[in-house]
Amino acid sequence: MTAANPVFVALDTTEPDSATALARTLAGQVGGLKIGLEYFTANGSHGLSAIRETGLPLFLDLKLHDIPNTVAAAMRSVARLGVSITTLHASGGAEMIRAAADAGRDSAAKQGIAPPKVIAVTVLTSLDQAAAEAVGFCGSVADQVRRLARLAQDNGADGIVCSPLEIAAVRAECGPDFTLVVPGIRPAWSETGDQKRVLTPAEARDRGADILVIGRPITAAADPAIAAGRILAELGL
Ligand SMILES: O=c1ccn([C@@H]2O[C@H](COP(=O)(O)O)[C@@H](O)[C@H]2O)c(=O)[nH]1
Repeated sequence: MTAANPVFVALDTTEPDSATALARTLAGQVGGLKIGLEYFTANGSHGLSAIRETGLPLFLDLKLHDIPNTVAAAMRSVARLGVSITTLHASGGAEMIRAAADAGRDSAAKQGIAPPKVIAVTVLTSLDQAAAEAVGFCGSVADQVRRLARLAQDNGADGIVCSPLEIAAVRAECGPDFTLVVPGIRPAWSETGDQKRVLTPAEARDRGADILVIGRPITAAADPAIAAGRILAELGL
């Protein structure tokens, strides 16, 4: 699954007015909008209304991680919001992933709406090898990502989040139909910031990413529309 326009912009702000203004400015350029913890904890589901008016697919990136019963209950509520994509942490384990995926589909079916794609975060793109080992991950980051991707796929997730550096390993493990959502995207002209495992938009797309999650290179630019335009030009879009 590769979207015609794979760029989802991360609207990482607490301010509804800023998020809505950015969403409107970029609506003709990007393929979707990502709302994360920063925005959702400040504004709740009410904060989605104005952003939804752009008509773009919404990606609600809550990275759920708790016991299966709790995550399944949260996923039921997320599925009622009508978002296209949502996330949980693969390291929550097989039972948690399965419970959440089943709950999301069941809840959406009861509403008569499409379920969100359930996407499992593997190893955060802000972790390098040393930081991954410090939290107890074994072997190379690529091996850990591949292991968690297998666990996610075997337990009903629709795809995973990985960095651009692990795309080939996950494709080999999970095949062409598993959705790969890829942050850690940095154009050559942008700052890396806290991201550790990065490639450019074109490199990530060419390696097989389905969705490119891009935040600050666009949103922190002096002119976000110009920055988005540069990225689209690099992607040949
Ligand atoms: O491993 C992960 C999982 C999620 N993210 C999210 O993606 C964006 C990236 O924003 P940038 O400003 O382009 O760094 C952000 O919302 C993260 O929460 C991630 O970076 N890595």
